[in-house]
Amino acid sequence: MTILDKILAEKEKEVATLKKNYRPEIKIEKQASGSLYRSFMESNNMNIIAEIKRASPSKGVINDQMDPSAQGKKYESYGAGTISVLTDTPFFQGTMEDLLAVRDAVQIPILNKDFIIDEIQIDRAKDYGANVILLIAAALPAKRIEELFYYATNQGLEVLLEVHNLAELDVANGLEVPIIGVNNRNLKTFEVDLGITERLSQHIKRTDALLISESGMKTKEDVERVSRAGARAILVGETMMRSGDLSKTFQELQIPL
Ligand SMILES: O=P(O)(O)OC[C@@H](O)[C@@H](O)c1c[nH]c2ccccc12
Repeated sequence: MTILDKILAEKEKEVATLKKNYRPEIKIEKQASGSLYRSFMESNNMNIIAEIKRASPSKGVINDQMDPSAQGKKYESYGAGTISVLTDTPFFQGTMEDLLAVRDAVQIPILNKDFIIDEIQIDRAKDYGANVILLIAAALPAKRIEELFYYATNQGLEVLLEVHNLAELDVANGLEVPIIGVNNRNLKTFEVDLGITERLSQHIKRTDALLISESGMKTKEDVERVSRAGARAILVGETMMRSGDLSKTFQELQIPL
């Protein structure tokens, strides 16, 4: 059983409970407006999605002292285009309350980072004020990805479809999704390789797709490398969460495009 299988098995249970108990008591008026796709396509600098990530199955605890609201405010003020909030609890120690705290603290779009397998998680993401959701091609059959993609889009949410290999990219190509995230980390082995962005970027069919390179970004050289492969955005978790000087980290990673 891979780690992804384990996460998905837990997620099934969580969703079963959610389906019984979820009442949309919280409904946030969306503070962020405008499209992530459009603003990232128009920007002249590398767009940064900075992540709130307390822990991960591959790294254990990364930073459990951080206050999501303060961290979110820093990300926004140093130039993040979007904030990703991990809300999976068993494996990443995140919560929907983290998302709510960040929503309250910032104006920019928020990506609800979780393992979405059911429409109810999309409803909840929207109720809590997320603007973008993640769908992971490795987690579901193509048909389910398609259904969830249209469900979210119809709710006015943008979708980041994450892929890691050619077969998964085929799903993205087939649906002609506008926002494609290439995860440099293999969710089954945790191996990180920026070459994944380089290799897959050549097979993206839609010429106006927004390519986001995810995971393993530490230095300016890393960003230059994925930029050369066509990425207009990077998703950065650990480097942000461990940074002692976020202003400097942003300056280094936000290279001109
Ligand atoms: O901490 P990193 O190496 O900068 O990675 C961030 C992000 O890409 C990673 O958290 C991630 C990418 N895809 C995911 C899917 C689920 C959970 C987490 C992820």
